[in-house]
Amino acid sequence: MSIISLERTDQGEPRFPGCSNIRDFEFIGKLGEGTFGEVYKARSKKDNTIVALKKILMHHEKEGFPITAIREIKLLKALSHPNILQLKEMSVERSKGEGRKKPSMYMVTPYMEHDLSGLLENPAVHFTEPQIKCYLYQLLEGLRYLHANQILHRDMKAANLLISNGGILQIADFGLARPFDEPPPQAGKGGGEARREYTALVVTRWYRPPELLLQLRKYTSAIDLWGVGCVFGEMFKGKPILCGNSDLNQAQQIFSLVGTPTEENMPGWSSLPGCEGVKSFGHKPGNLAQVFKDQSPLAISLLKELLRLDWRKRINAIDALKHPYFTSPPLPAKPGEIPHYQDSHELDRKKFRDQRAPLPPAPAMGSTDPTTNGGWTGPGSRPDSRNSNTNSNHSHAHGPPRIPNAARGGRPNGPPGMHNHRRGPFPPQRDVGLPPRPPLPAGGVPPPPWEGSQSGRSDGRDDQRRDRFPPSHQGSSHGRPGGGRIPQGAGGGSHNLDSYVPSYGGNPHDRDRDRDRGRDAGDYNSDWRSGGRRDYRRDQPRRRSRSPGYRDPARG
Ligand SMILES: Nc1ncnc2c1ncn2[C@@H]1O[C@H](COP(=O)(O)OP(=O)(O)OP(=O)(O)O)[C@@H](O)[C@H]1O
Repeated sequence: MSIISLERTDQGEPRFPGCSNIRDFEFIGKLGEGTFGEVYKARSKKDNTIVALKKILMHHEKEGFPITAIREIKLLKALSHPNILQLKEMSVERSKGEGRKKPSMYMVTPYMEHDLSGLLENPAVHFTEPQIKCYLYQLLEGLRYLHANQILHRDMKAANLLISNGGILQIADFGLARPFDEPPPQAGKGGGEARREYTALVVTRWYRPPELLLQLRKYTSAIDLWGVGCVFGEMFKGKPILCGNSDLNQAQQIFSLVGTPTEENMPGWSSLPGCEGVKSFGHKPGNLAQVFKDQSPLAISLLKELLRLDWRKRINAIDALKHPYFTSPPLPAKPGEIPHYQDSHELDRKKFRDQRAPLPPAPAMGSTDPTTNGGWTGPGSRPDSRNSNTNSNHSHAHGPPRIPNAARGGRPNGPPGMHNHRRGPFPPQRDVGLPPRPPLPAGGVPPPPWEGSQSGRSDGRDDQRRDRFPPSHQGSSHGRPGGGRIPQGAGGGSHNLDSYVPSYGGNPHDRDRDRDRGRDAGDYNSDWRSGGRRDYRRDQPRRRSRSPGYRDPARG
C-alpha cells in the first residue's frame, strides 16, 4: 500500500491537502523551545481552534529542510490514534521581500495544555491514584498501538507526554522513532527478541533502560516499556526517579532500585559490551518495594514488571493493559473527570519554580555518591564530556551546568531559568527513523477500565476503544482506509545496520549525511531538556558523504 493512498480520509479526501499559509493563524504566545523547533500557541483563523505551531528550525539552511524533521512528519502523518499527537497540517511562512530566503515551515498539532513533566512541576497539582491510572492506561494504549505497528518511540519520557485539560494523554516527539523489523509484541511474550542491531544511542538518560546502558544493540520495544516504568514511578514521586548524572551513575541508580544484574534476572548481561563497569558494583537486592512503600502491592507489582532488568521478560503494553492494577479499586479516573489545571509548558515553568520551595533533593533510591564516567570501563563507554567537564558531580537537584548556547555557537538560550532538573538530560541525537509499515491488528486488550466492562477482549480491535474519547481526539479509523494500516516505507537498510533511510526521493548525499547524524555518543550525554540546550545538528561534526554501501563501524 502506498503512503499516498493512506493519506486520504475514509471519504477519499486528502488528509493533508498541501500546506496552509501561516497567515491563517494568529499567534498567541510562545510555549517552548525544543532542539528542533520553537513552539507557539496560535489560533486558527479558519475554524477558531487553538493549535500548537512547531517551527522547523533550519540550522543548515543551505542543506534545505532537515531530514530529521521530514522523518518525524512522515511518521506522524501515518499514525493515527487518540493517544498519539496528531499532525493536523503543515504551514508555510514566506518572508516578504527577502529575495532568496527560504520559507519557514511549521508543524500544526492540536494544542495540549500540559506536558506531564510540566504538570508534575506545578506545585498546585497533586495526582490522585485514579488519575495516575488514567494517564498510565492511555500511555500504554498509545504504546501498544505504536508497537503493534512496529514503531519504536525511543524517547519515552514525561516531557514527551502531552496532556489536555480534557484528561487526554498523547505521546509526542517522534524525532527518534523508527520502524523495527521484528514481529510486533505478542501477549505473554514480553518484547521478544530482536533479529538485528539498532543504534544504542537513543533514549534520554534518565529513562534509558539497563540493556541500552550496557550497550545492547539488538534491543526491542521493551526499551519503551522501561520508560513507561520510569514515568509511572515519577507520577507517584512527583519527580523523576532515576536521575543519573552519567551513564555509569544511571546504571548504579537502576541497580540500587531493582537489584544488580545476575544471569538469572538478566541473562546475557555479562556478555554485553558495557558490562565491565558494573561488575564491580557488588550484589544488591534492590529496594523498589521500600522506595514505593506507600503504593499498593498491585502498583508495585506493575512497576516491577515494567522495570524488569531482563528485557525479554519485561511486560509488554498488551499485557500491562491487562494488569489487575487497572481493574482494582480505586479504578482509573475517566479522562473527563480529571480537574483542569493552569497550563504547564516549558515556558510556564519558571513561574512554578518561583512558587516552589527549594528544588527537591536527589531521589532517595539513587546512588548517594554520584560519579562521573570515571568508573565506566565498558568498550564504547560514553564519556559524559559535557556533563563532566564542569560540575559533573552536580546533584540533579541543582540542575546541570548550563552552557550558554551562544558560547557553543548555537542559538541563544531562552529566558533565564529555563533549565529544568525534571526534564532530564537532553535526548540523544535524532538519527534514524522512519516511515511506516503495515499495521497490524492490535493484540487482545480489554476496554479501558472506566468503560465499565472489565472483561478481557481477545479480538483487540482498536476502534472499539476509541469511542471513549471526545471526537476532537479521535482518529479516523486510525486515519486510514483499509483498516488503518501504516504504510510500508521504502528501504529499511541492510539487515544489520540501523541505517534506515526513507525513500523521499532525496539525493543520496542527504541520506548519507543523515546516517551520519547521531552516531557520536558524546553528543547526547550531557545536555538538558531546556536551558543549556544543545543543538546537535550544529555541533555534529560534518563528515563526507558515504558511498551507499558504507557501514559505520560504530554500528557494528
Ligand atoms: N501540541 C502541543 N501543545 C502544547 N504544547 C506543546 C505541543 N507540542 C509541544 N509543546 C510544548 O513545546 C515544547 C517543545 O516542544 P517539543 O518537545 O515537541 O520540541 P522538541 O524540539 O521535540 O523538544 P526536545 O528539545 O525536547 O526534543 C514542549 O515543552 C511542549 O510542552
